[in-house]
Order: sequence, then C-alpha cells, then structure tokens
Amino acid sequence: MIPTPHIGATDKSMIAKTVLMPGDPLRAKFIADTFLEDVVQFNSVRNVLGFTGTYKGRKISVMASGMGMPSIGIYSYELYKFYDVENIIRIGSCGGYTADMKLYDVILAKDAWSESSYAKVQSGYDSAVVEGTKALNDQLLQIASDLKIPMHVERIHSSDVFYRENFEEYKDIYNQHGCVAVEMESFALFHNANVLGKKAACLLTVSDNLVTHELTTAEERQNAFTNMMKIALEMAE
Ligand SMILES: O=P(O)(O)O[C@H]1O[C@H](CO)[C@@H](O)[C@H]1O
Ligand SMILES: O=c1cc[nH]c(=O)[nH]1
Repeated sequence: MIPTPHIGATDKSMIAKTVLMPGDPLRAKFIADTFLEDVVQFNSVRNVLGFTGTYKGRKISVMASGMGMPSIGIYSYELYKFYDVENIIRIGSCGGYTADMKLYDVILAKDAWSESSYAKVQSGYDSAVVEGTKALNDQLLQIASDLKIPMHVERIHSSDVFYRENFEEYKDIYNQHGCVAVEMESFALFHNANVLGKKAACLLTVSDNLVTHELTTAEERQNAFTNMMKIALEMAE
C-alpha cells in the first residue's frame, strides 16, 4: 500500500532501511541541509518532511514524527510495514527529571515507561514498559564512545501530556519508576518495532530541566542538538 495515507513516497527505494526520526519537521530539514549529500525529499504530506541522502557516502533517511504517540504511531507503522524500513532511531528533545540531566546532555533510552494506552489498544500489550532494541543500543553506545560524546543510558518517561495541572507529578514518576527525563513518543515507537519484528532506538537531548527550570529556545531545539544527530547519522547503511 504505497503511497500510504500519510507518506507520499511512490517507491520503497526512496526511503533507506534506517530512518532518523525527530519530532520536528524543521529539525529533519536541518539535518538534511547540514549533514546529507545527494538529498531527495520523499515526503511533504501534512508538512511532515522526509528526506533521503547520503552521510559519508552511506544511505540514510530522516523524517519527522510529529508530536506524541498517535503521530509517531502512524508514521513508524507505515515506514516499517509498507516501506520495509528496518531501523528507526528517534532523535528528540526531552525534559530532565533530575538535576543531573543538564541542558544539551544526550540520553540513550534503555526503555520507556508510560501511562499511555497506546500499546494496549494497538495489540493488547499490557505492560507499562517497552525496551528499545538492544542491538541498536549497543551500536549507538559504541559510536558515542568513538566520537567521545558522553551519553546517559537510562529509562525515560513517554508522556501523553506536555502540560500537567500537577507539575510536581514528575517527582513521583522519577521515584516510583526511575524515569530520568520526559518525552512523548518512544513507548509507541518501541512497541511498533516489537509487533512488526523491526528495530528501534531513541536518543534524546535535554532541552529543559523540570528541577532547575533551565531551558533552551525553540531555535536551539531545531538546530543545535548536533551531538545526538552525529551519533545517529553514523548508523547510515
Ligand atoms: O523534540 P521532539 O522530537 O519533538 O520531542 C519532544 O518535543 C515535543 C514537545 O515539545 C514532543 O514531541 C517531545 O517528545
Ligand atoms: O516532552 C517533553 C519534551 C521536552 N521537554 C519536556 O518537558 N517535555
């Protein structure tokens, strides 16, 4: 079924086996403009931009997920199921739940805890935790070490809600579940990878901190999280 309702590419070969997936379409465009050569744009449906190019001569794609689990649930499912994508590496921003998570720090999500009903509704999966793919995580750890970029390897919180009425709830989520940071997509991405027999990982850059109240600008979130991008780009085929 290609093109799909949400991805306009007319041939599977237009999309690499490995796709980097930021939430922000303009972060996808920044990566294509800054790091890729021989770039072809394969998607503009709903302005969810997708590009394929080469990095150091190796093929890779980058496409936005939009924000939240329903959105990444659609895009990752279509990429895996209909475009034969094997690996999706989310490259997102996150809010730190402990003071140790400094702005610009990079986190590799070992697993994602969530109160979301996404996995239960999607396939009946009834646990609050889903792991990223170990084989991808091992590769990303090695790359980060080779590039001498420090990386936290931790459990993260995938939340359906950005603005909670009870701001302080994050403390319980850290204390009870061990989540050191919050974002809004990985739980659904990891779940889709598992049900479809594919691989998924998530790298995050700390864009704000709920303890210290430090935060980056929208422009920094779009363009400046380059350490995470450089690690992920080395996963090109
Ligand atoms: O920067 P991205 O990848 O969009 O990730 C984070 O930023 C958005 C919220 O501002 C959510 O999508 C969250 O997961
Ligand atoms: O989901 C997110 C992403 C960045 N910062 C947050 O506080 N939450």
